[in-house]
Amino acid sequence: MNTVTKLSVNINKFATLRNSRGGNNPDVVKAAKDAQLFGADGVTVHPRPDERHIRYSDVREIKKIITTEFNIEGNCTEQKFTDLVLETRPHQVTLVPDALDQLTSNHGWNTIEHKTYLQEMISIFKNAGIRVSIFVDPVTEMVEGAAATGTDRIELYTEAYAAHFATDKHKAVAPYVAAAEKAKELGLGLNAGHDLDLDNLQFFKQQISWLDEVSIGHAIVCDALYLGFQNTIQMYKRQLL
Ligand SMILES: CC(=O)[C@@H](O)[C@H](O)COP(=O)(O)O
Ligand SMILES: NCC(=O)COP(=O)(O)O
Repeated sequence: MNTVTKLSVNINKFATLRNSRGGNNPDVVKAAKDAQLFGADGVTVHPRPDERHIRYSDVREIKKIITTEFNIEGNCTEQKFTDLVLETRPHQVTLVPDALDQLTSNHGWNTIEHKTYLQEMISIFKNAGIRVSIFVDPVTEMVEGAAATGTDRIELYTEAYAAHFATDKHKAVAPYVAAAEKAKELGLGLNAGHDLDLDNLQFFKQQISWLDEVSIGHAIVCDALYLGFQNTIQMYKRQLL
């Protein structure tokens, strides 16, 4: 089975650059429009409570121009985040267990310990017609735990894969293949993200052909500085064929 894997472009880094100077350059709404125009299958944002990247007001503006798939990531333990998601009703919410002041996401949910909490939150979003994905490490017990929460999908946290890719890509991907097989067996949809790039993306997709979606931000924005945003998006899309 070779699933068409969607590329959702995370535009948080556009906001980080904008926020470094005040003003509205680069314009994150334009970035979302252009990402779609240039071939992205979706747009991802990850508002954090301190709004140091994407702001809550950005999310409301971006929602208005979405023509593809809108994915909002964040921690639902923050009431402000849950309210924003229920107000803006994206196609997908990805629940990520980030601490308040975390530099970037660095772990998935303990789906066994937080099963009851996740069940409650997931049903709130699903009742509002929003698909739910939860961020998990590539550990089969955590995938089994995820299935018990009622989530539609999981997003595999790919930092460890990316970090070890250059040393031994087969060893690096092995736990992800096992986790992805477990997800497939349990009927869960499958997303992946964090530190995926032009070096490591194609191999990941080749090993896990049934991947539904990847969300990529940091590397796309870095590559776009040299290659241009349109060209970069097309290059990433080709890795997923
Ligand atoms: C869940 C995940 O891995 C990404 O959303 C990551 O947190 C990127 O967000 P930043 O670019 O704001 O670090
Ligand atoms: N969910 C992962 C994401 O949105 C982007 O992560 P990164 O490519 O910025 O590391």
